[in-house]
Amino acid sequence: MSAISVKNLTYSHKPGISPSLTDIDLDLPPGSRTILIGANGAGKSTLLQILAGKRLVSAPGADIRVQGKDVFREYLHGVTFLGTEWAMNPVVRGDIVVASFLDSVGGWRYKERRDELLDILDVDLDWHMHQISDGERRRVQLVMGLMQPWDVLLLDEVTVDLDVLVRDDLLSFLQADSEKRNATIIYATHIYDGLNNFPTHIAHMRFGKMVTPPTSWPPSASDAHAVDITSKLGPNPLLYHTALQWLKEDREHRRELEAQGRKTRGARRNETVPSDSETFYRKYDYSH
Ligand SMILES: Nc1ncnc2c1ncn2[C@@H]1O[C@H](COP(=O)(O)OP(=O)(O)OP(=O)(O)O)[C@@H](O)[C@H]1O
Repeated sequence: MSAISVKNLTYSHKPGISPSLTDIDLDLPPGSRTILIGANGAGKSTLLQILAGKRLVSAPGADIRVQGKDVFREYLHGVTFLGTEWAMNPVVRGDIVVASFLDSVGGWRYKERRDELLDILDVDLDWHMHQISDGERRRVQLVMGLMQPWDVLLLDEVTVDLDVLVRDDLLSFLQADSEKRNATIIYATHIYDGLNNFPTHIAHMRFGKMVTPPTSWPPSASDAHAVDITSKLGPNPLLYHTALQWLKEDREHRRELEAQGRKTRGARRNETVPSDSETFYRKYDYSH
């Protein structure tokens, strides 16, 4: 059985707007660790939220299963989603001590993992949640979110405000945990440093499409998409260089679309600037 299986997924955040995900098909084996690579707005978070059952997909023909279960109709046991929105939640900014906070969310049930994570993430149990930095609050979130063993872990850019040492230790923990328990991870990130040995697969999203489906990492000669990577970057590419190559291809693709009439981004240097006194200041304001 696949750990994660997606068929025919097309999704719009609102009716009438263009889809954020189009024709996504995915099939990930248990124990795999996939890094999702894509520019801002490529659809990574939307996909992870759907896999976590946080967004309802109504498109006929779509079939989204995690651990064999339909994410919208069945209870997803053993699936953990950790995203960035948590840090905005007023509850985790209240005047509560970390030790009490972790107890209140059931930390005593998973003492061994909780204590291992407290060490790895270098968390002080006496911290007050309303008096700590964003990175410290993130570390508490990670202890809370990871202490219960998961079969599938969906991570949306949660290591962004960790210092590199803590991030490195955390990635080692996640990799060892996934290997030990044959647990599956999908991780969307823009930070590729230090990540080279982490994934078993990498995937590339562009404008809501999966342009390179999960592909073996390090690249394997038996995988056509991996061969495409090595033909461009040589036999042992770094993840960082692979991501850079894909993002450059994305930009080229976007420029081709813009040349064909797609709305452009960036500064509007070619616009006619009004020069009379009445409209002088408008040139500083793109909203006019
Ligand atoms: N709540 C929303 N309503 C309407 N459109 C949305 C909403 N959330 C995201 N989108 C659009 O969906 C597309 C995909 O967004 P998504 O957040 O999934 O991208 P992402 O790859 O995770 O980007 P990033 O790397 O910046 O986190 C974008 O075009 C975005 O503008």
